[in-house]
Amino acid sequence: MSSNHVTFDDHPRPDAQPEAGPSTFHSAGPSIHPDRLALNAVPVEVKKSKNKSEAQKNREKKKLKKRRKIEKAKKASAPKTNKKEWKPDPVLEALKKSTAGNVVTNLAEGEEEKQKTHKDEGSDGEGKVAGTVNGESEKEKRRREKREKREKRERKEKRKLEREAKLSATSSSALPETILAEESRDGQEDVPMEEDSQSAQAVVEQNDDEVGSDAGEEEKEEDQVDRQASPEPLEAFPLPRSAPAPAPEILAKQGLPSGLEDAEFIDQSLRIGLDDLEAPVKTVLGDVKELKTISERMKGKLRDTGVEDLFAVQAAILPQLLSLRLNPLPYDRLHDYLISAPTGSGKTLAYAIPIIEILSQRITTRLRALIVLPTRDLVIQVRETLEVLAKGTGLNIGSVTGQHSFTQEQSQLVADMETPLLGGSSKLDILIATPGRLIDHLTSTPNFTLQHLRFLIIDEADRLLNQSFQNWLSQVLSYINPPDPPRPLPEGFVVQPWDKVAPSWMEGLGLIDRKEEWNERPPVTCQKLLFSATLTRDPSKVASLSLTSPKYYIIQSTNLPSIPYNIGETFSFPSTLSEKMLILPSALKPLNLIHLIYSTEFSISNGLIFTKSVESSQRLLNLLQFFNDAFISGGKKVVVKGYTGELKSSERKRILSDFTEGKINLLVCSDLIARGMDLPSVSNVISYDVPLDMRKYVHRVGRTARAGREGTAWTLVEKQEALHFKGMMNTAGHLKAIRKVKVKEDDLSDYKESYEIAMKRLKDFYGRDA
Ligand SMILES: Nc1ncnc2c1ncn2[C@@H]1O[C@H](COP(=O)(O)OP(=O)(O)OP(=O)(O)O)[C@@H](O)[C@H]1O
Repeated sequence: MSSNHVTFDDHPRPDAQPEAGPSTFHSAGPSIHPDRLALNAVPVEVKKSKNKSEAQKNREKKKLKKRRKIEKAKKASAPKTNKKEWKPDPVLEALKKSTAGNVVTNLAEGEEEKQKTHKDEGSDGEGKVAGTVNGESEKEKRRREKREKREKRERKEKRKLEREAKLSATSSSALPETILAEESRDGQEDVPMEEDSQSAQAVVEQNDDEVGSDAGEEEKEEDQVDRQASPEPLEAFPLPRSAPAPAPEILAKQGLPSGLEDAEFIDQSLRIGLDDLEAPVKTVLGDVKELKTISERMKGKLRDTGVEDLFAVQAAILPQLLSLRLNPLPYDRLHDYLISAPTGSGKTLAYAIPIIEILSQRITTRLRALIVLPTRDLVIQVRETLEVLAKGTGLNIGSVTGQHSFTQEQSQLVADMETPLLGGSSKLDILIATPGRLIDHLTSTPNFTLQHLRFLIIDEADRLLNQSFQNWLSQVLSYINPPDPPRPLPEGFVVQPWDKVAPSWMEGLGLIDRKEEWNERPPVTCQKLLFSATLTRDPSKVASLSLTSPKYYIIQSTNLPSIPYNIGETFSFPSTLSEKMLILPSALKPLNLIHLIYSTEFSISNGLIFTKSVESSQRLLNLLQFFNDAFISGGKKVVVKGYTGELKSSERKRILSDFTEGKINLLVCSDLIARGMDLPSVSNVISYDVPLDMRKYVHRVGRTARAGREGTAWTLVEKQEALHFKGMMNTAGHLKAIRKVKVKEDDLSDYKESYEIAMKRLKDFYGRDA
């Protein structure tokens, strides 16, 4: 800033001796940078002149005190404005004088500048200068100047007070502008209130000549007092920023169970024939007692649905799960499992097959398996799969999602809601639920209990763990394994409905009397299975699951450049997926999409088009439909429909079935169906709006290339988004997998006329805001 700069003589004295000592302030000469000089000068500020007499100092102090008193009284009576008054920097002022006149300056007393010219006119040793100018002694001259400056300042103060008195009578809203107007009339520049200190400094510089340097010290002190009294300016409102992610290594190590650090990697291309799978059942000593296989009944069901071989995720997990007992023995080592496998790799069957195989041995119906999924559509989809596989086993499968009334769901869940039953009353063996509705039933449906749960499956686990859903996970865990009740029970202790039926509470409540030592509370035998294509290993989230000896399996392609052993999150992609991106100007995005759909080169069909929101989906759908109507010359008609959460579930069902049958070519959708939805006919996925994070990308592109089929994912990246998108892909080690596609502007010319018609219709449709 220029206020830190010092004007030096153009022609420095040849005999000037530069002194770079940090605490001295003699004429430094031009060889030292002025900024540096100013810095060096600062400590000198507090130094007193050795040459000054005590009496003189006292006199000056008294004067100073008196003047401050007057100033303070004025200030106290005057309302404050936001305008900052200029305060000269005494150091720099002194520096200017010092270098210009080549004098030694004492800064401690601004008004007591001592000048010592190189002619050396002499000093009386008490700060009196012997030389005279035009018959007026130097001292008299300084006094006169001082007086004039003081009078000038006082006049200015008076004017200011008058102005402010005038202003206080006007409305408060007009205050700042009026002050600024007045002050600019006064020879100062306007300083908008929101402007930062740099603008204020600019004003300071402009007024450099107005106030003499002799007043600098005292004004500086007053300014400091003023600044202390006035409130601190408010900080700017912070913009939202995501917290910096911890280093993957730290993330992976922080309290992560060792089983999760040493994940087992399974090659995505692994296949095992249905007849070849053997699950070893071990004795307490670890010897293999027997080899379990998939039952003939199950094999038949699987073959009926087109399953001949088991996919990698199934081949990895089934030997672990099939060997489990319905009622584990005390020495059975029960593990929890975390499975990260690509989209469409068959995770549903990886848990559906063993659950049905194990639970079909049960005699009485009790709720033994709970599957939690994030959306209603996924619950329906998984229920359909389970029902097909469980046919003929007598297992009862139900779901709660809020699609039906609460009482309807209650009657499906429990047989008896009237009698308080210690063991609860379940009509179901397997329940599939969304977390919110599940918690509703746990808290409000009598005799609905999780105490017999053998398997808790959390599908799309990262999504469910990321969203608290009324803190659903800790609630569910507490219902599986309620804490011991306080003993003895305090008076007036309220027993919750679930307390009445949970075995761990029975003793505390005096409902059972444990006389024998061996008659221990039955151990909780619920095993947790977590599945996702983007599974988190964030220690804090993993900790919330209270996992028991967890095992971690990652199913991925061995062709990947590097296997991310230690990253907090793994992203797996189907090996049959090819990925492409178009980097384009925003204005050409719709035309490029149209080109992808209508050109003979690409001719994209059987596709899902993802946008960033429901509104964007609707807008794009309208545009495509208007374009389709206008584009007659091509003769190609494309059936495009919308598929968003706004639609009724019956309507969504109808649209999906039309899409599967090929009656609809393209679905424009929000991210609602990006997760988990299994539509075998999807061969293209277009991200019209770039996904904001890697997870969204993985789940979007994962709607194609499922179950070993080929599929292509297209991402339209606006030029200004390219850096972010590529960075995101690069961080995930996935950028190289995406091929860049270029569309020449000439190729778009065929569509321009129809596009303009469509845009006009769109504008008419939305009004002028379109
Ligand atoms: N072994 C198999 N052989 C043939 N098809 C299979 C096999 N396993 C699963 N599938 C089929 O693969 C498709 C995808 O399976 P699924 O929905 O379980 O995938 P997913 O891994 O859960 O995917 P997402 O992560 O997207 O939810 C389904 O249509 C399913 O029927």
